[in-house]
Order: sequence, then C-alpha cells, then structure tokens
Amino acid sequence: MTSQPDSSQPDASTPESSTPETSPPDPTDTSDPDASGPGAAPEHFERSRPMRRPLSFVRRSNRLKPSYQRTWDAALGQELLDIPHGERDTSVAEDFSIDWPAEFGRTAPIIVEIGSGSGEAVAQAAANHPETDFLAIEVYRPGAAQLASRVRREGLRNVRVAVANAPEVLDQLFAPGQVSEVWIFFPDPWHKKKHNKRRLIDAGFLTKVARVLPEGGVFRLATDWSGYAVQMREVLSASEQFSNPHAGERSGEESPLTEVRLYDLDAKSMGRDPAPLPLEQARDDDGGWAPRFSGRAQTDFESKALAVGRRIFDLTYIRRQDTPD
Ligand SMILES: C[S@@+](CC[C@H](N)C(=O)[O-])C[C@H]1O[C@@H](n2cnc3c(N)ncnc32)[C@H](O)[C@@H]1O
Repeated sequence: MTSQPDSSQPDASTPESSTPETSPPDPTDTSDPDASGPGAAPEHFERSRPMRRPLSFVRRSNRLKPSYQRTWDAALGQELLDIPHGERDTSVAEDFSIDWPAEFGRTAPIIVEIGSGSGEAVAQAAANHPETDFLAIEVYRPGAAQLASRVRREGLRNVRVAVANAPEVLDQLFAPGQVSEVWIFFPDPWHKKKHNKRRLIDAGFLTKVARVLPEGGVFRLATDWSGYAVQMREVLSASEQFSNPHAGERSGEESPLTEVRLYDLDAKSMGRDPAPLPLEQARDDDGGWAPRFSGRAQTDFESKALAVGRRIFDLTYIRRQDTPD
C-alpha cells in the first residue's frame, strides 16, 4: 500500500459524532477485538469459508428501542428479509436462498448497497428509481430498523433489507451476474494498522463482488479516509475483473489525495497538528478517482466528514468480461 500521512486517528464519519441509537459499532473503539485471547478470536472470523478472514464489523449496542422493535416485528418477512442464520446471528444458513423475482414480484435490475447504515442513500435512490429493485445489507440492527421504518412510511415497494454479513449474502443469495450494481459508501475504515485486515475491500472480497456482477456491471465506492481510498484503488487496479472508466482522471494537483497529503487534512480534521508533505511527495500522479456519483445521497456520515474538512473519494469500476483460461 502507498504510504501516506493518515491512519491513526478516528474518522469523522464514525459514530462518535452520531446518536447512539442509530450508530453502527465504532471501529475506532479502543478495545481490541483481536486481543481477547485465543478463545475469543474465532467469533470474529468467518469459519465456514475456505479462507478464514476477520469480520469487518464488531456489533455492540445492537438493542432496538421499542419503536424500532415494533417496526422490526411488523417488517420481518416483508421489507426485512427473514434470513435463517448459521453459526453467528449475522451469517446466512447454508441451505437458504432467495428467488429475487418472486421476492420483488417482478424481474428488474437489482442494486445492492453494502453497509447501508440507517439507509439514507438506498432509500433516496429507491424513491428516485422505482424501476429498480434495491437490497440494503447491514449488520447493525438499529440501522436496519430505521431503514425498514422509512421504507414502510414512504411506501417503497422496491427495497429489501438483509441483516447479515455482506460477503455471505453475496455468496449465498445471488447467482452469478444477478446484480446490476454494488454500492459501498463509507465502509468502516479500520484505521489502526493492526485492524487494517478487517477492512471489507480487499482482493478476496472483490472476487465476490465480481461474481454477482454481469459484464458491464458497476461497482461504486466512496470513502472519506484517504488510506482506505488508496487501498481500494490498489486492489481494484490490480484486479483483472474490473476496469476504471476514470483511469488517470483527477490526478496531480486535481487529486483529492494530493490535497489531503499536502495539508495533512486527515490530521487537521481530527484536531491534531498537521504534518504536511512537500508537493513532490504529496503529489498523486495516478488519480483515477471518479466524479461524485450523482445518485449518492449525502448521508450524515458524509456531512460530518465534510464539516471537519475531510475530502471525499469516489471510485467507480466496471466489471470486465471474463477472460477464458
Ligand atoms: C461507517 S458506516 C457507513 C454507513 C452508510 N453507508 C453511510 O454512508 O451513512 C459502515 C456500515 O457498514 C456496516 N458493515 C460493516 N461491515 C459489514 C458487513 N460485513 N456486512 C454488512 N454491513 C457491514 C456497519 O455496520 C456500518 O453501519
């Protein structure tokens, strides 16, 4: 990974600045999910996959307030998918599947948003695009309940919510090429070096996304964490399954990464003393950042990040045709 001045302080988009009831777990929590001894570690791993990898989330304070519990009970089996779980309450039972045309009552393009939080982006997109079906995947129950509540209130018939671990949902609930777009906006940054391995976007995860997208399918990402943006760009550029329609764009002085490094905006946004780099070291000559996706609603996370001076990185990649072996 390209080294850069980032990564030891919390991100403005973390729940520290959100209301506790609607906040997802805090990846910047000082307690170390990997340091609780050999007996505890397996709870944080996907055991059923061939390669065990750490989970990208730790669920805390997952209780529902009474109004969300009522929404939950009413929506379960309708907007809120009733997914039988396996070994963890976020896994997907191995023999479970969903017939999506039957679920939505029609055959339409499906967009999947992973880590939808309280669902601001997916709800707005679904309202604007009634011709498309949307699946929001979120492990944080209060966030899922908040989205289910909005979906019911607004009468959106084209949204379903899956409370489950996203890699397992992709693997088990979709056939190859069944999803037209996958969106991941502001995934948990896991900024401490020892926690970087929990980041959702890595080479293994990309193959799961690539499998569910057809040729020409779109993978959209956004983050306010420059170190994670660089990691996303690196793994996606290295993948033979994706191409970047914005390759080379927003480079040099137009790159948000140059700006972040030049003024050490990550540190500034966290109230730390900045350690700016000289232009020749700060300059991001690769670029490849996408323009802001016009269909991406500005969530509370993004607003808070912008308010403290962070830069937003959008990335858009296209699923390539599979090359014959
Ligand atoms: C920083 S929040 C961003 C929420 C939302 N996208 C937004 O912009 O407001 C990241 C979300 O991803 C969820 N998440 C993390 N790992 C996940 C996984 N493996 N499967 C489903 N959701 C996950 C977290 O619970 C959290 O709500």
